[in-house]
Amino acid sequence: MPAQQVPNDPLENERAHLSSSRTALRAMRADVESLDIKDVTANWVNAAVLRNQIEQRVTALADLAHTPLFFGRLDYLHAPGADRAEGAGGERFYIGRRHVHDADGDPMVIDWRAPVSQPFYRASKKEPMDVRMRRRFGYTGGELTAYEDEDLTDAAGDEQPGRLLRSEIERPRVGPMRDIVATIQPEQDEIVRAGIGGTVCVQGAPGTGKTAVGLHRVAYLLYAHRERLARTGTLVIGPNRSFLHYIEQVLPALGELNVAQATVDDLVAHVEVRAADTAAAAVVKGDARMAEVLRRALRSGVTMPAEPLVVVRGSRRWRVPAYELEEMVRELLARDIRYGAAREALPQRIAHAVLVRMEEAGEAPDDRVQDAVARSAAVKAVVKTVWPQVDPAKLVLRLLSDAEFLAEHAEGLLDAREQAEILMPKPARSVKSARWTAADAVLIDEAADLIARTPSLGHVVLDEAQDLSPMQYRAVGRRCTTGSATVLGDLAQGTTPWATNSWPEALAHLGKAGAQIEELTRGFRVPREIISYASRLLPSIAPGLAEATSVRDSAGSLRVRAVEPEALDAAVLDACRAALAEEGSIGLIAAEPRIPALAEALTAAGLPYLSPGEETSAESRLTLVPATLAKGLEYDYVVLDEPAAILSAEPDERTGLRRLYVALTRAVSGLTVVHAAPFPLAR
Ligand SMILES: Nc1ncnc2c1ncn2[C@@H]1O[C@H](COP(=O)(O)OP(=O)(O)OP(=O)(O)O)[C@@H](O)[C@H]1O
Repeated sequence: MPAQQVPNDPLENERAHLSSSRTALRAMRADVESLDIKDVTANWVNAAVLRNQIEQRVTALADLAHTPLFFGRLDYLHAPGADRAEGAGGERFYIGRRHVHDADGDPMVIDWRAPVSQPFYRASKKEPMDVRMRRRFGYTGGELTAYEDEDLTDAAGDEQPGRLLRSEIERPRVGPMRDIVATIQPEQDEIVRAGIGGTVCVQGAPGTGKTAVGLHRVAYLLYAHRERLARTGTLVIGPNRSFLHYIEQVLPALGELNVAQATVDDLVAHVEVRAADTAAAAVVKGDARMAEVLRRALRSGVTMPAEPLVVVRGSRRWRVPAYELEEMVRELLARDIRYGAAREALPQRIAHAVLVRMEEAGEAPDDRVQDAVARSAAVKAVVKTVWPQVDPAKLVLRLLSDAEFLAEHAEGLLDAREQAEILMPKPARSVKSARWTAADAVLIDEAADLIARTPSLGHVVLDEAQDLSPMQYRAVGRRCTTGSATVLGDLAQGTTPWATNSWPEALAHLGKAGAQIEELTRGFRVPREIISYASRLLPSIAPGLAEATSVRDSAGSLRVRAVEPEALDAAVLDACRAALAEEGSIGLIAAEPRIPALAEALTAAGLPYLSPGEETSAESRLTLVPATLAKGLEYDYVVLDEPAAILSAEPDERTGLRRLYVALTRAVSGLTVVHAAPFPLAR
């Protein structure tokens, strides 16, 4: 609907449209709130479900004070075809986070995910997509204060991003991650709107928007395939709690409240993890060969029947010879079905054999007789010995604590050194008392899936995917066997001993070998000077990867200060104070072993600080971040403490340099490196 006309003042027109859109949104919300469900619900369960849906709809229709109702406008040359137009009939569309319509049902704001909104992200002067003009709006504290137009019909004009777009991208950050819906770039939009059927893998340098793209893709898929995904579910997997906390506001801000978030450890939490593996042990446990070891070990519990089965019914005895039982067992073993499913099928097979005999003897047994035979004590006893029930944790415990059992099933797969590596130092007596590690839990998950199929979700987003072991990829993969995935990562940021060196390999472990691989190289976080400084590490940590470019060229963003060892802490505090004088969030990143000393120094200096995952606010803007938790996070200003200590806290040089690369690429506006030991890059 066109804005109310106020001649010659376009900004006033736009404000008028904003205010009437707000009124319309309020009316939509009031409509939902006033729904009377008494007459339409037959029972209390339906009523509860419906009430819950209504509550969610009301929440989704909230007019959030700090998120403008629309951020852009498209003026089409022609009315888009009725088939793709959410708002057919008009040729001007306001693009926002959610759909708003007036009392007649005419659209006032179009959801950014609707097909008609797509040119807002993709149209260019070269390919205007029938758009005459794209307008972006600028807001100050919820007030519409500016706009900026691009005339897409002028093919000769220059394509530089405008001032509003630049300032939106470069806005300082405080608090958790925010959505980028107003400024998604064309190369990002292609990934966001990729079809639900295929898995997409994104390799991207630090700050190229991988996480942002993954989250917006979830929101897009939920819009385009709402019913399907409501049934099957969606899940975002991140590296740790503080990361999940950092991103958890993005989807709700986009109106999506039903997306689960978890770490890989959460997914496989079958046992309590109370110990840590050595790197060498974890590498072996995370290797895909372990899947075959587990499969063999599980199936080794199946034994061939030595005795015939005798079932007594009334006055008659029915006998199935051992060789016939063995045939059934072999046939089930040869079939590609889960251990548990085969175990359930076996009694019915045996009962069927008994029934055949009854029929041959002239009886006319029906299905109920077959069921009764299948449940008879004699058949149960055969199944119990031949195809025993297996507890996945007990199976893994036995493999890891019984050298002979392991050797038998790892034969030809793991060599003697590898077997010795994964055996528990002190064999545990029970699943409860075992000192399980994170990698053990993944093995248990694999075993559990060999026994009973893990339910699959509709779509899984896997962030920081480079750090997963092959066995972890398998654990994630089985949660999207019938769905698709978005895999996000950066090979240069792999800091686990098992980090992947190749996406095709990782995708094969995930069970999505055919996935499309995209690369993002335009950086939105790290200023040019800092990213090129950090990129000097690339040849050592990930040869072959392209250096990222940057949309930010804030000069003076990098400072490197060399100090005497005794002056290190004081210099770090100085750098923190200087950063606190600026606007935005501050991350003091340091090697794990340096954290206690720095915590003490900050407290003594009267500088309050937060832990990663705690929300920054205007009053509390400094976070003390162990380098091991910095991945995926960002701060306006970063103070990096003693890089050499970050290196020496890691088991090997490559991991150390990669950890340093991660730490160097967290800053949005400025980075100060303070070092007493020689700086690793200088060598
Ligand atoms: N199109 C965009 N417009 C505005 N900001 C953007 C855009 N794309 C990314 N950003 C911002 O850039 C920053 C980095 O994005 P993000 O964290 O998604 O990058 P990443 O590739 O996942 O980085 P890392 O490899 O460090 O995890 C975020 O603040 C994000 O909001």
